Amino acid sequence: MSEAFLRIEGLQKTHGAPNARPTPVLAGIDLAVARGQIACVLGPSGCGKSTLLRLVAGLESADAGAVFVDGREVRGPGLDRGLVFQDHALFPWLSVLDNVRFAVKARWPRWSRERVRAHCLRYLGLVDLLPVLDRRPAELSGGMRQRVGVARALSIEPKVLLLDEPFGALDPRTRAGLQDELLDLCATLTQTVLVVTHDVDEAILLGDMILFMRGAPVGARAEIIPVGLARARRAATLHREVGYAALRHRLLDILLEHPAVYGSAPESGSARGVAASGVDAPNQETSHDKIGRNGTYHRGQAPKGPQLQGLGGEGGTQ
Ligand SMILES: Nc1ncnc2c1ncn2[C@@H]1O[C@H](COP(=O)(O)OP(=O)(O)OP(=O)(O)O)[C@@H](O)[C@H]1O
Repeated sequence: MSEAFLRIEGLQKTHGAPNARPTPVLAGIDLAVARGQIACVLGPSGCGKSTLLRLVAGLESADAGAVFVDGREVRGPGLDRGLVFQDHALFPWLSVLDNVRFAVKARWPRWSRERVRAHCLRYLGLVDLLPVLDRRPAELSGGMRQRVGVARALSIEPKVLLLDEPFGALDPRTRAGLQDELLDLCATLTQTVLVVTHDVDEAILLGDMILFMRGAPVGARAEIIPVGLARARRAATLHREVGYAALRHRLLDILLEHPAVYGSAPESGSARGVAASGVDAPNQETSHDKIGRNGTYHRGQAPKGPQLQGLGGEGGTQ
């Protein structure tokens, strides 16, 4: 792999209010992502995926360890990282164009009106939103709102794009379309990306690598699993990729061994209490596949339905 563009070194974090018992969450996370690569963060509910993303975003500080973007240590929020979070952060009173314009003006305050507009149109065009420039978020479908969020995050030309369960609330067809669009955009822009997801298929589809966080026992190290499938994959044909089923089984097996950290343990032979793919499981074991433990195949519950959005704040890596 070429030199890491996003580097996470020994990241540790314990949550805790003054009068509450401390909650150790991250106990030494390491990750190296090259420029243009996509890393997905997967793991049972409560294992610390969003905490990791917030640390990379600079929205929280670590107890130990460090995050580097393009060689500079992250010390706070910055416009070198574009955020697309679960909850909507579009300004409801602004049009599609103005939501993106707001970000571009913050990023390049000296740009002329014309230059800002042209830049916004470029990114809104990349996500096919030119026909709805004047609409407000309430007048858009969920998928369109998420496209605005992606366009807004990308419009500031971040070094790293951070997505927290970006497509979880969408129907499978819209979700698949947006996943493919994201893959195309990242390839076009050589965009480095960190994606938190509950969805095994999404992790395999998008990721060059998967950071699997076990969550329990506390202090267990995260595992980095290379995806290793052909890069030009698409959501609709992922299940036909050689090696897909074996990797999916492996990930589901690990997930099923690691229940939600603060949820109930899974019952024997059941997927209850674990995060797993919300996409229908395929039934396509091939000669390449390894069947899961006991020869069984488990299907997880659909992930909770998040939404998306967000934009990096002021500041920067230092
Ligand atoms: N600000 C906070 N203060 C105290 N505890 C927190 C805080 N933020 C998160 N936690 C706890 O840290 C643990 C990890 O939370 P986090 O949201 O990072 O997990 P997650 O893997 O993203 O979960 P999910 O998949 O359910 O979204 C949880 O037990 C959570 O309750």
